[in-house]
Amino acid sequence: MSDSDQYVAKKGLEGVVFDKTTISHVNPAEKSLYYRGYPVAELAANCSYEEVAYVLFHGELPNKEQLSSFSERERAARELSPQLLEVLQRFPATAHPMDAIRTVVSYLGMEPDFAGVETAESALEKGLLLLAKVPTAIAATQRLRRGEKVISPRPDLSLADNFFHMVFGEVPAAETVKAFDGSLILYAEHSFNASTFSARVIISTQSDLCGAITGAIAALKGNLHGGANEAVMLMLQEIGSPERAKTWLQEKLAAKEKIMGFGHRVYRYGDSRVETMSRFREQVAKQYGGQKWVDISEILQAEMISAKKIYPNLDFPAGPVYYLMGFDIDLFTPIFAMARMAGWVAHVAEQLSDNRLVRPLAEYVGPAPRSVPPLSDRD
Ligand SMILES: CC(=O)SCCNC(=O)CCNC(=O)[C@H](O)C(C)(C)COP(=O)(O)OP(=O)(O)OC[C@H]1O[C@@H](n2cnc3c(N)ncnc32)[C@H](O)[C@@H]1OP(=O)(O)O
Ligand SMILES: O=C([O-])CC(=O)C(=O)O
Repeated sequence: MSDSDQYVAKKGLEGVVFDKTTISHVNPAEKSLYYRGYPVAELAANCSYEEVAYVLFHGELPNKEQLSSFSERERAARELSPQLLEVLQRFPATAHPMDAIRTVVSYLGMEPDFAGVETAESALEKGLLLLAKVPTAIAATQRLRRGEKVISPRPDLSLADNFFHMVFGEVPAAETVKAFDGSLILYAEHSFNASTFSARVIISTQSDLCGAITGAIAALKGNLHGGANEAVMLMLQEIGSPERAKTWLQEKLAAKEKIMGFGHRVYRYGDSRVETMSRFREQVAKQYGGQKWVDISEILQAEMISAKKIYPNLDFPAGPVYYLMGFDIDLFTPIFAMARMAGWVAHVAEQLSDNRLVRPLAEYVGPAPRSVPPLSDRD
């Protein structure tokens, strides 16, 4: 028996422990999630996204001075270079914003601020620049596609306030911004999910931060991962009314279709973040008159659990939250990406701090060895 006969494939790497991490702990049995030991619901209730990005980057929550220096650096880096702004304006009008920001991050990798060999330290330095610049690029894509002028960032505003300012030209009520900021915290990190794993694989070859994040954005885009928050809203719109929800779902399940925003590779009995995000959904539904979306969502959720024992994931309540706040549907996954930037950067730095090339094996199931026939002998 040869070595390779012992290789048995684990489809989707299900159940495979790829490495150690100190960044976050997903505990499906307890239905809990901790960033650096802190329960995520507590972070969402008590901290700003900037504080959470800091703890993900550095391992400890910042004190006042540390937070103000971190925020100052983030606020000072929000502007895009005139060259990048020009490139962004030339993207096809039909481009999906996820493709646009994937290209923006790839472009940033060629700018002087991102040059040089990557180390854990340089990844955190440059990661702060990405945290600052990517929201600016996302906001610009919505405005350009709406035929509006791009709005420059304001350094006197928090990251969440400034995002609303850049997308809409105004900052909404404090409770709306708090819900948005909380949603960014819930989205900020989730262990070795597909996009984070992609970033770690890329950086493990001694590539660079922007390359790793470009790959992560590409992985996040798919409907089985981050793309689901957009798919959820399109599904709710297709259903249209609470009266149709149950029949719609039964038909889809009978046709063996996947229902977007439900199921999870790790959480089998519910996603730890859904309760907090559902509270944001109820809050913004009251503020903006969107009770219909809550009603449809609740019917789908109850039916999915009773018919299939499959629970909603974070993308399920997130879709209507962003919709009610006024964001275009194709901005939802880019918002997930700007939030996840903190986690991705922390993972790139962690991988670099104790790197080993990621290179799994394959179970070969192709033809047995054979000789190459001359072209004239082939059918
Ligand atoms: C923030 C995030 O990225 S969370 C994930 C967001 N993605 C989605 O919401 C997309 C919809 N969900 C899914 O496609 C899946 O649940 C995944 C990809 C997230 C996880 O999938 P896996 O761990 O591979 O589970 P798998 O696809 O094997 O499903 C197991 C069973 O549950 C069923 N199932 C899982 N999710 C769903 C769903 N959303 N709708 C209907 N059935 C489902 C499968 O059909 C399968 O049934 P079967 O055993 O009868 O064939
Ligand atoms: O962990 C996963 O597989 C997907 C997920 O919920 C996330 O990335 O937030």
